[in-house]
Amino acid sequence: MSPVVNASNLRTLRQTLRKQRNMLSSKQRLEAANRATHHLLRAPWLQRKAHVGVFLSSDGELPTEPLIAALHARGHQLYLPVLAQPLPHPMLFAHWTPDEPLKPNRYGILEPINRQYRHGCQLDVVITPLVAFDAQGQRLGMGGGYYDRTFACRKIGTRKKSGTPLLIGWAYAFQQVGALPAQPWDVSLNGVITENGVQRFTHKN
Ligand SMILES: Nc1nc2c(c(=O)[nH]1)N(C=O)[C@@H](CNc1ccc(C(=O)N[C@@H](CCC(=O)O)C(=O)O)cc1)CN2
Ligand SMILES: Nc1ncnc2c1ncn2[C@@H]1O[C@H](COP(=O)(O)OP(=O)(O)OP(=O)(O)O)[C@@H](O)[C@H]1O
Repeated sequence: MSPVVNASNLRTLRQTLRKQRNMLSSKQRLEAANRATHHLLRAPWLQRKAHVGVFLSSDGELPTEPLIAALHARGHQLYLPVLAQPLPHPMLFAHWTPDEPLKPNRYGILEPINRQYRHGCQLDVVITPLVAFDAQGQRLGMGGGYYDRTFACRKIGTRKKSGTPLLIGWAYAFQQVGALPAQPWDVSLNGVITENGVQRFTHKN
């Protein structure tokens, strides 16, 4: 874990961590993802009826397949991020079940064809991709600002109900770094799940 990360190092940090997670073997990935899934399923805040935003892992991200299979088996309604244009927002979430068709978006990440969209702020829990996180729940993503712009609602209070959606990062433990610089638009995570367990953070938004 590096102690200090300044803004000019963010680019390098993104590159290093992306490279590092791409170097893991399939066995290491699957083991970590199974362990992380096990931790999530035991979390008391994942209520039975929760509508859950998930994502399809790419670029060496901690795999979400076991997580998606387990949430589907427990009967959760699942949603995937959609960037397809024209949309009135940079990113929406489309309802999806694992048997429904997908097509690649501009980054080659698969997204549902179905157009039953919800705004991210109308979900209960959102499992969030990330490149790095810190002990305060600060998140560094791929740099598109999609999650920050979508979940700005948590700062201005237009959410479904108080305290939602819970934003929960999904990552390898090695993606934790020293304090990340906070940009005014950054939306913090409520928790992170790694192969080592669940970490919760307490902050205002
Ligand atoms: N699996 C997954 N899905 C996700 C995200 C994510 O981080 N992971 N996103 C989280 O926001 C959104 C997509 N955001 C992304 C932003 C940049 C790149 C990316 O590969 N950028 C390239 C340059 C791309 C280009 O402009 O050609 C790069 O940085 O190498 C990918 C996804 C929605 N879906
Ligand atoms: N709420 C917002 N309103 C307007 N622009 C925003 C907002 N949030 C982020 N941005 C823009 O998006 C750009 C990328 O933000 P940032 O580097 O924090 O993305 P990220 O969190 O790493 O990416 P992602 O959320 O896609 O994984 C910023 O430079 C900023 O200009």
